[in-house]
Amino acid sequence: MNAHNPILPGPIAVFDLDGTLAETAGDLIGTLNVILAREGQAALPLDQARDLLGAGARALIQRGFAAAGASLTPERLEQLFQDFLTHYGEHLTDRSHLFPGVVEALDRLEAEGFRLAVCTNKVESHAVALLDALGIGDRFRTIVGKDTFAFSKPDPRHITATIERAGGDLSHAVMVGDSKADVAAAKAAGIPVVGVTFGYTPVPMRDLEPDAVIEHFDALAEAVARLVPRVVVKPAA
Ligand SMILES: O=C(O)COP(=O)(O)O
Ligand SMILES: [Mg+2]
Repeated sequence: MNAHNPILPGPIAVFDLDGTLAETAGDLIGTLNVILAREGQAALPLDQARDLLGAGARALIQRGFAAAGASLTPERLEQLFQDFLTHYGEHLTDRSHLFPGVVEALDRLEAEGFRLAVCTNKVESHAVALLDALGIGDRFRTIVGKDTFAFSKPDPRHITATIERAGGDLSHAVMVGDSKADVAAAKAAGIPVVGVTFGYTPVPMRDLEPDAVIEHFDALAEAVARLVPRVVVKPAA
């Protein structure tokens, strides 16, 4: 039963996607390597390249070319970005899967009255298609991508606009993410943030100083309960 005040919208949990809900590095870096190969560059090893993720596909291509020591004009970057989107859109779930415990953690939060939303730096259409293919797309009130608004993480408005679109309340919200962009955006939005340790970040998650750190989704509901204030319903006088 929902223990929250039915007059208020109830609490909301906003999730990052890549490296938080799903292990997607294999398909993202696989696509990057296809693009690099077309440009005559050697493939980047997955364990080295996964930390290039977090700021979206355009940034991934820029970072990938920099890591390969290759130059890239702004015009070429835009062409390769379109090529990336086409290829990646056809390989969303070749090697991608949900992290262990995601479905159970979403079940638990929903049972406690939480609305769920996604705020990702993937393009919106890919985020929706990926979450649908992974079987959890319909769990979210809204799925917001990098191209949904004119701003994106680490800009705090990406998170606040997601909460607004989901009909949530900023004072009863929590962000769950794996990267510096997630922690920075949540802090700037004034929302507590749970950092996961199994995603993509060149800096250890604990060093980014989120409000809580989890190593497995089993620990999410308790971390969230400590961070999001309960709405106390005063009995009628
Ligand atoms: O894939 C990326 O670079 C970013 O995606 P995320 O915001 O869901 O982590
Ligand atoms: Mg991420």
